[in-house]
Amino acid sequence: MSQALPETIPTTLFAERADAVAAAARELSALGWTPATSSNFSMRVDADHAAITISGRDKGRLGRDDIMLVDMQGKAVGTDARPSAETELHTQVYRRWPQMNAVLHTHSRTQSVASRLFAKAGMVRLQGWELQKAITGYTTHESVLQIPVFPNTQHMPELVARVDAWLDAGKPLHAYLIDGHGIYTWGRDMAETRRHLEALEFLLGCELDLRRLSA
Ligand SMILES: CSCCC(=O)C(=O)COP(=O)(O)O
Ligand SMILES: [Zn+2]
Repeated sequence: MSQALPETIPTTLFAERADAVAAAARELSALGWTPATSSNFSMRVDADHAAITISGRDKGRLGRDDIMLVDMQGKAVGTDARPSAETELHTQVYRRWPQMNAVLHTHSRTQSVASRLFAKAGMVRLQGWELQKAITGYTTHESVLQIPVFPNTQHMPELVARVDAWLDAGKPLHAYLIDGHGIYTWGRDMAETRRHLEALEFLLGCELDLRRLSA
């Protein structure tokens, strides 16, 4: 492994996080949610560092050596490898919420189509679905779960600013779509983050089906 670690991070800790990130990537890839090297995945390592996928790798074939360390500004630490092109979106989550420890970003067909369909409205409004309760803090199907759709850009600071603006307006945020691109979601651990991602994939699929059936 060409990853050098700061003295404060035990090798076993980084290896554990890297293995968890790589395993999640392989499993989500097996579902067909990471086509053509797309998607990126990370876990917090400590207050100042995260383990994230190296840019451009086939997410269905990741191992420990495909994961690298970054600081909370998204800069590589202890390696010449290039972190995900979207690293700033991950470190934003870790900076804003100290209790969040995993971030998943995928490009499933359902997520991609939904992002285009709802881009004009600027959000997907979910209500009436029992599976909303899979999102932490939601206890009834009657509540409204808003998933914003932000315009796509290759300039990450622009997306970071849109997320900040949404949060600074006091709106709850558990996930967001990027138009024509995919979804980001996060959680306190990998299991919670996986649950959020699976629930959102299911709910977006239901919304798309409803529109197809009522067309
Ligand atoms: C070929 S996918 C385009 C980039 C992208 O959206 C993505 O999720 C993967 O980028 P990364 O740099 O993390 O491999
Ligand atoms: Zn992406």
